[in-house]
Amino acid sequence: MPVPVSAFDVKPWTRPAETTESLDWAPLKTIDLSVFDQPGGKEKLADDLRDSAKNVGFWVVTGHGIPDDEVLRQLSIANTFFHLPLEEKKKYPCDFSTGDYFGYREPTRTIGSTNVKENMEMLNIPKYTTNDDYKDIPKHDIIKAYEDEIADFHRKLFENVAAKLFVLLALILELPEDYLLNAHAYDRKSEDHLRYMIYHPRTLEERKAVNDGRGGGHTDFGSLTLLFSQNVAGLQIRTPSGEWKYVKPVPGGITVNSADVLQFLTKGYIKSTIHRVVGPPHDQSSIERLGLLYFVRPNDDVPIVPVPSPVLDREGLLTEEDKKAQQHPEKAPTGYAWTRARVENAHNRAKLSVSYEDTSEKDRVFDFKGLAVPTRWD
Ligand SMILES: O=C(O)CCC(=O)C(=O)O
Ligand SMILES: [Fe+2]
Repeated sequence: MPVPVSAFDVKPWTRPAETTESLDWAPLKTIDLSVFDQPGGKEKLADDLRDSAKNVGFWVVTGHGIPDDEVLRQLSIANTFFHLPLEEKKKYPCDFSTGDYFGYREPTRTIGSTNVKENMEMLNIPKYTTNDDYKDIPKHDIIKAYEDEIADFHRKLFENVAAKLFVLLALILELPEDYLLNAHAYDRKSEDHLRYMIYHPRTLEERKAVNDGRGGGHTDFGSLTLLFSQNVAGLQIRTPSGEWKYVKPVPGGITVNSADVLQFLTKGYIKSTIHRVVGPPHDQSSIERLGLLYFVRPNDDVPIVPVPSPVLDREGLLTEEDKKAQQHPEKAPTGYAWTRARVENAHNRAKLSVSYEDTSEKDRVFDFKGLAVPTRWD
């Protein structure tokens, strides 16, 4: 039975002001997707994107055609959700024992040897495919109440942004244009999700005790992460020289990063860059940091083997073993197996580390059947 919308009063949420502090911002390239369909547009954009995908792992997308009022509407629903009673939010938790990331993640874990807990909550919403593959995943009443607009936004975000980026990345790799898109098709099953996220302010003492989030450096698990610009500073990326730089919000922009699976598929040609979220600057230290993201994962049945790209060949990135693996994709871990294992490894634990030193040797790298990523940085 549809849940009446009137049961939830979604008040319009507006963005807080940007910080006035001058932070060390990362110089990220902007990819204006509005020229994608013009003659020569894709080729130009692929040229624009090449260096960022290869050497930075982060860039900003504009011209995506998603009106800001739709973005603010999603953020308003998210904000309403996070301010519901905990009992309501806890009805459908993520099941980390099986690496299942769909549902609500409650901030229950402590950081290092402190008794300070995580300060972030999230809700991960699966795809609305034409086959309704995720219809049996239980959803909170507020999500059911606004399901039509959430579903429209979910698909639109994938089609307007992720799908086009997969075409550009395929062009960069000199693969057929639809090669990567086919491995991430919206209407096939995958662990993709739209994420509502909120970080709660911490006291200065708490910030000190947990190293202000500096131990939370990580790479993302899937293929691409789309992050709507939000004004509370805190997201930092680690540059190749090991410096941390802040990601600056771009009005109307979406910050995108490439993640582990694209790094595996391209033998490191596309980078999965380390990033973290630290405490906000002084003038934003008492405001909540609300976020809206989309995590693109490979389709469940996609074998994680290097793509047959002439670029990888020319760059000497493909070993004899890789070429053998390409001949026997049935032996490789699937997108589903990798994603579930990575989420289980990262989250099925009672404590989060506060720093690299605080992390045991075996926890510094996650290796799933030869797919290996470092897991901790600061
Ligand atoms: O909140 C952000 O700015 C980024 C969060 C993030 O890195 C993640 O959820 O993987
Ligand atoms: Fe991340």
